[in-house]
Amino acid sequence: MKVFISRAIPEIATELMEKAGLTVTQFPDRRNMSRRELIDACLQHDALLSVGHEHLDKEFLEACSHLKVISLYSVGFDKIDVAEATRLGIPVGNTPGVLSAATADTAFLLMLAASRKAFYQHKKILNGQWNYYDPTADLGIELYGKTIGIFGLGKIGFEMAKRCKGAYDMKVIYHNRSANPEAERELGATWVSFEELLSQSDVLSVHTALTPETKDKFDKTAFSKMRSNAIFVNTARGGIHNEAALKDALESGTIWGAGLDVTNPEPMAADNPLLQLPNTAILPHIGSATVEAREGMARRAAENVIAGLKGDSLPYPVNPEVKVR
Ligand SMILES: NC(=O)C1=CN([C@@H]2O[C@H](COP(=O)(O)OP(=O)(O)OC[C@H]3O[C@@H](n4cnc5c(N)ncnc54)[C@H](O)[C@@H]3O)[C@@H](O)[C@H]2O)C=CC1
Ligand SMILES: O=C(O)C(=O)CO
Repeated sequence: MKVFISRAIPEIATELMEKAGLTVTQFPDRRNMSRRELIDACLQHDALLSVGHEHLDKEFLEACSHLKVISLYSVGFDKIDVAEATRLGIPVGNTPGVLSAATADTAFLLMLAASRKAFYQHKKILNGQWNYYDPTADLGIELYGKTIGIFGLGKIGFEMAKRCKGAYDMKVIYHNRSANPEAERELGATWVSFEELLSQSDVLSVHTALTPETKDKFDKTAFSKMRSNAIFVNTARGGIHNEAALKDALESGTIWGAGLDVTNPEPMAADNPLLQLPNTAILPHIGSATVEAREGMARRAAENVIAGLKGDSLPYPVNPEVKVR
């Protein structure tokens, strides 16, 4: 059986799949494949291990409905039309858990960087504007003992809350579709309504999936209900906040700062005005970019392919209701 990997990932994935008797082809370039290139490659393979930002939409899935498994090299599955894959009987897998710590570290880093205007200060050094002692210039704010609000307390949200509680003794509140007893027990976290999350958080960190329900959830109205000292952090997906509304909220002082690992669109244009604001810290979607996380993801993605092509249930399924063919 033949597997196609759409961009280079850690070697361990190929090693595991070849050990399982599969023939593996990897797209040699680092660029995203075009739609045509991807379909043509998939038509010659039994499984796709999808790495780039290709949109696996209805048109793609119908053209490649022969695939026995689609294994995503990510936790997020917003780039694939899961309902359509399910309708066509294609099992889809993802890579949960192994990147939770790395992504939470990124959220924590962005929170701190925004609180101290760190990226802005760094830019000033590069521009020859070293800040000689001025007791009132570009002050940051402190976070110890403040309130962290988590929107979407799943695996990554839990890790972020754990860091905030452990390092800064922050009070943890969260809004989720259902209560998280483990976080309540271990972190003293309290479930609050979305409105309460907005009005009570000193730092509000987003960790839900991007879905029709969460798209543009942080819009002008939401930002207007947040505290003027609040820092907004998003390491989940750029589509969950409305960029124009965020820019207005930062420029008008409606909120204090923002840390983003994700933007909409990606890549963010180099001349995007958000990059110039003193109170933003922006990274190019590096949440899971550690040696450890990327290797764990490669293993999980390979395990999904191997199971699917053997006719077993995927160990990390996105649509477990689909019977493996
Ligand atoms: N920046 C990066 O590199 C990375 C970003 N991500 C993003 O982080 C997201 C979360 O990942 P995990 O924590 O592993 O997922 P998870 O499934 O463990 O947690 C998501 C949580 O959000 C909750 N949720 C979903 N919809 C909601 C809604 N409408 N309102 C309130 N809560 C809602 C779920 O109940 C769940 O508890 C992924 O979907 C992905 O988009 C994931 C990994 C790396
Ligand atoms: O896993 C994901 O969803 C990412 O965004 C990158 O690892």
